[in-house]
Formats: sequence, structure tokens, C-alpha cells
Amino acid sequence: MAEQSPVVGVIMGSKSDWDTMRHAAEVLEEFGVPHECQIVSAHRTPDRMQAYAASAAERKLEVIIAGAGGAAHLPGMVAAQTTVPVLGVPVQSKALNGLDSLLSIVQMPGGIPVGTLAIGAAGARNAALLAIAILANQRPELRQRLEAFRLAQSNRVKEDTLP
Ligand SMILES: Nc1c(C(=O)O)ncn1[C@@H]1O[C@H](COP(=O)(O)O)[C@@H](O)[C@H]1O
Repeated sequence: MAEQSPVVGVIMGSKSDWDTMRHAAEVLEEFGVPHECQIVSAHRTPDRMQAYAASAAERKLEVIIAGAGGAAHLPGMVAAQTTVPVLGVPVQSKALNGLDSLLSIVQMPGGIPVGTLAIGAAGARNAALLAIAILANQRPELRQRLEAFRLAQSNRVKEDTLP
């Protein structure tokens, strides 16, 4: 991509979320999408969250991927403070296996959407692919890469054989 500065922000509530959220970062890396990764918590660092959300549009972020576990308020609270699209990744929690994270993120009040992905690493990967699909609307070279990715994936499945 032509841009050098981040166009996708990957944020997470805690360092402990990195093992899940790194999967989003890896996909963005694979597609050559400039991105940044930061720890931002609605609960523990509300000032940082407010500053992050408020500056996202002027910093030219085009998508924010926000991962959090348990009482996962981060994606919704960020979405409340910016019109940059927010994709939420429910991190698998120990106590409730991520169902708490999923419901905290998905059940937004009307007017403040968060695009909610699946629980865990698969959700993080898909969040990155969805971010790439959004960016691809204005970037033909990225669309080509996404189409090549889909074709390779499809071919792999067609070549699969059962034991
Ligand atoms: N859900 C949130 C928020 C938030 O929503 O702002 N901040 C931290 N957390 C979550 O707390 C879990 C446990 O965090 P620790 O492992 O640091 O105790 C993490 O999954 C994090 O996303």
C-alpha cells in the first residue's frame, strides 16, 4: 500500500489479549496494511481510550479493531466516541469462555454500531480480513490481493482429501 502511517488501529483491553489479537495483526502484516497495536482499556485507562477514539479520524485511521474479554466495553465505548468503523473481537474469557465478551460487544444500543466478530483467534483473523475488505473499496491493489487470498483458500479446500 502507498500509505506509511497506520490506517488500521488494533487495540485491546490488556496485554493478556495479545495472544488473540496478534492474529489480526498478522493478517494485516501479510496483506501489507499499515497498522498500529496498542493497549487501551475503557476501564483501566479511560483517558487513553477517550484520546484514542477522539483522535482516530484526524489521524486517518479508517478502521479500528478492538478486542476485549469479560465485561468487554472497549469496542462500544470507542465506537461511541468516533465515526471510524469499529470491529469488535470478543476475547475468550476464563470464567465464561468468551460468551460474556461476545454479548458485551454485540448487544449495542441502536445508533452506535460495532461490527462484532466471532470469539477468539478466528474472530481476530476475520476482523482483519473485514478491515481489508473495507479498505479495498478504495484500493484496487488490495482488492486484487484479497481476491488472490480467496482463490488460494478455495483451491486448498478443493484439494483436501478425506482419510
Ligand atoms: N474488557 C476489558 C477492558 C475494557 O473493556 O475496557 N479492559 C480490560 N478488559 C479485559 O479484561 C480481561 C482481563 O484482563 P487482565 O488479563 O489484564 O486481568 C482482558 O481480556 C481485557 O480485555
